[in-house]
Amino acid sequence: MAKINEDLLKERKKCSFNTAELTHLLDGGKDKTLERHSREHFFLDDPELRSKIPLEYLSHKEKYEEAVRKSCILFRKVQELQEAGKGGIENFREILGGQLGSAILKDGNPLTLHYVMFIPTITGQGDFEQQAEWMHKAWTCSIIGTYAQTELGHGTFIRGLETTATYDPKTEEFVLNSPTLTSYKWWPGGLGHSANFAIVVAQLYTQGKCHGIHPFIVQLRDEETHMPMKGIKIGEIGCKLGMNSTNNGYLGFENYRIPRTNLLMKNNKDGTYVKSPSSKLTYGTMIFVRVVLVQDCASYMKKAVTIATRYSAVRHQSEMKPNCPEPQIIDYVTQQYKLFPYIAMSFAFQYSASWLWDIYNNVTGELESGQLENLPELHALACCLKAVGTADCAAGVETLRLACGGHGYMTASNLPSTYGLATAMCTYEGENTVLLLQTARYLIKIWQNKKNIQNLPTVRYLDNALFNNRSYEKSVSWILSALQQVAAAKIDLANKHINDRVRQGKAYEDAWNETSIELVAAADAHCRTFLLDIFNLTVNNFQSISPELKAVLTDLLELYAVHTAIRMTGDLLRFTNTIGKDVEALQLWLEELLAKIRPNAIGIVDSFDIRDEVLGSALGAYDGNVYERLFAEAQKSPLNHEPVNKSFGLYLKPFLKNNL
Ligand SMILES: CC(C)(COP(=O)(O)OP(=O)(O)OC[C@H]1O[C@@H](n2cnc3c(N)ncnc32)[C@H](O)[C@@H]1OP(=O)(O)O)[C@@H](O)C(=O)NCCC(=O)NCCSC(=O)CCCC(=O)O
Ligand SMILES: Cc1cc2nc3c(=O)[nH]c(=O)nc-3n(C[C@H](O)[C@H](O)[C@H](O)COP(=O)(O)OP(=O)(O)OC[C@H]3O[C@@H](n4cnc5c(N)ncnc54)[C@H](O)[C@@H]3O)c2cc1C
Repeated sequence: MAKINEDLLKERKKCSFNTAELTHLLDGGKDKTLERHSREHFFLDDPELRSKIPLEYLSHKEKYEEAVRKSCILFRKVQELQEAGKGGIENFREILGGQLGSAILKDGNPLTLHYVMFIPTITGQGDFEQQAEWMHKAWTCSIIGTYAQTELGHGTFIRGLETTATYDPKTEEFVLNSPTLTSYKWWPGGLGHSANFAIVVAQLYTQGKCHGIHPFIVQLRDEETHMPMKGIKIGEIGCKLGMNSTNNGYLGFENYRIPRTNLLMKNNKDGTYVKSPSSKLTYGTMIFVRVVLVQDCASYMKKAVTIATRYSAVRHQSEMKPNCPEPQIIDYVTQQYKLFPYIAMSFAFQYSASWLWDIYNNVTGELESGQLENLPELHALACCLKAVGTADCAAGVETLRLACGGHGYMTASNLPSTYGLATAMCTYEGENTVLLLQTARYLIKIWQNKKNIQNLPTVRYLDNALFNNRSYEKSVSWILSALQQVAAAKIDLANKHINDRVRQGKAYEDAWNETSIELVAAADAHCRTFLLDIFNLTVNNFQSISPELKAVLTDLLELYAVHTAIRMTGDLLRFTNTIGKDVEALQLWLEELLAKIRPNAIGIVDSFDIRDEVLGSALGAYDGNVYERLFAEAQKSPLNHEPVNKSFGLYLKPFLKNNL
């Protein structure tokens, strides 16, 4: 093993707790850590899953081809795990899109949608016979599917989708058409040249009547030749900010016929079209993906903060005191402020993601038996956690990139492509503002009718939060109650403004739109109370952990709370008893916490236990040999493979001569 950087050695000696204990706690037990290690070994130590040339130096086409090569190996290995009974759907997400997936396919996986949306939609929306027909083919990957919902003209407003599926009773088929340019499907991952099947969301017409959007299973390409089926127009949408190997595609239909039985019918009765008990059940796959995205937020944040924190311990810059050696940049308090809140945030998102996953499983279990009461609360929670999680994650990754100075700008830091993955999450699976407005819609309803509120765990606090008169205390409990008061006050105010506008004669929808900046802010505040509440509950509930670890987790919890409070200073002053002196006290508390966390910072990110292959970064490797790695990465540039490039003879030389 390479020599470990001296600074990192010193940092690791300073750590006050046992890093393995924290690793096991984060994984959910030592056995889970070992399981993860063996999964990582299984994938990352397979030489076939490595690329010879860094992806950045490949052409768009080569990137895609390399991604398909790796995806197929990855899928084959996933199947091996499945056969050995070692993988549930949550592991697949991690393997395909989370830390492990993004280590192997840095710029996205063209086949991910098969496991992430195609299979879950068949499970969630297909009836018994349909599952029997399709699940085996899908699980064994005899077919590869994607999820084609978004069109050129509509992504958010899915009721406005234009693709039509018209029932032909004579042949018992649906005829699919794309009547306009804007009705072309646009965006689905893997649709361009990878998938041969798709879930297509289209407006269902029978007897001249439109019954709204429904999911259909559609064959796109010949299973043998992979040629597009007759009546299918298909291609890739082109280069993007990031995720350039995901092969996002477009798709148009021209009188394309599919059997009647390809309409997914779990929520309908055998063949005869009957409207489902809730039209929102067709939106189920979107909830599922939003839930898993919150886990991805925690993963990407952990990865970025590990890179930036290790680099900050190794990097020395400037003179803090005259004639003293240049300090590690991690000793600058402004640098700590860029790093440590994101360490704390990784925990906040991991704990909330895990709660959300449990709630999701409970509610989907209830849906199976026709119980729908808890769906709105789940939907509201999933929407705001997805929105706040992805927004904080993308902003966090960018802050952490900036915290690495010039070297953070190198693709070799792996921060730019991590940002590409993180910022995409702000848009896909529901654009963030739109999702916060969905949460706001639920909150306003609850605010207007609090009758049942005590049975709703995520909003129960709204019952009396408005009337909190607690004066400042240096405690998480005070911050939580202050945030709850802020959220309640914002909901109350937004509700009042909607009502005022309606009273002035405005239509409710216009009043809503005019109040929507406040509504988004209210949903955001509500989400932040949930994140802090769950972090607090989780840390308080840890029973059998060492006092040293408990102390570190408490520091992180407090930092998360104080950082959130300071970001919301204006709201605290406006809506709670907080006064200027309290804000000053919060600021001093923040600085105290940064100092407390400083000696453990490397220990905490080490506990995330992210392998170098997953970090994929010259700046973040465990050994801290930053400069050696940057130099080695530069040697991989194809420009460095010859001392003089041909452009010299072609352009530069004649140009230099002309200037003589
Ligand atoms: C914005 C809305 C919610 C609007 O829908 P709408 O029918 O017009 O709704 P509305 O009239 O405003 O009524 C809302 C009503 O519908 C409920 N609702 C909305 N969504 C859900 C849900 N998922 N589950 C359960 N309930 C849901 C709301 O709570 C409202 O209920 P209410 O009327 O208040 O009782 C919806 O169209 C939507 O979700 N748009 C976002 C589209 C989206 O997420 N697309 C994802 C495409 S796939 C993708 O991006 C894959 C990337 C994956 C990857 O690469 O990994
Ligand atoms: C990388 C990537 C992968 C994707 N993969 C898939 C896929 O596999 N399958 C698939 O079907 N789709 C996919 N999508 C599409 C994605 O789901 C949509 O882009 C997303 O839902 C947003 O919709 P939009 O593009 O129509 O944005 P728009 O809705 O046009 O948003 C533009 C702006 O309008 C605002 N806006 C829109 N409606 C409202 C409103 N009601 N109130 C207030 N403001 C509003 C938004 O806030 C935003 O600021 C993918 C997208 C990306 C970027």
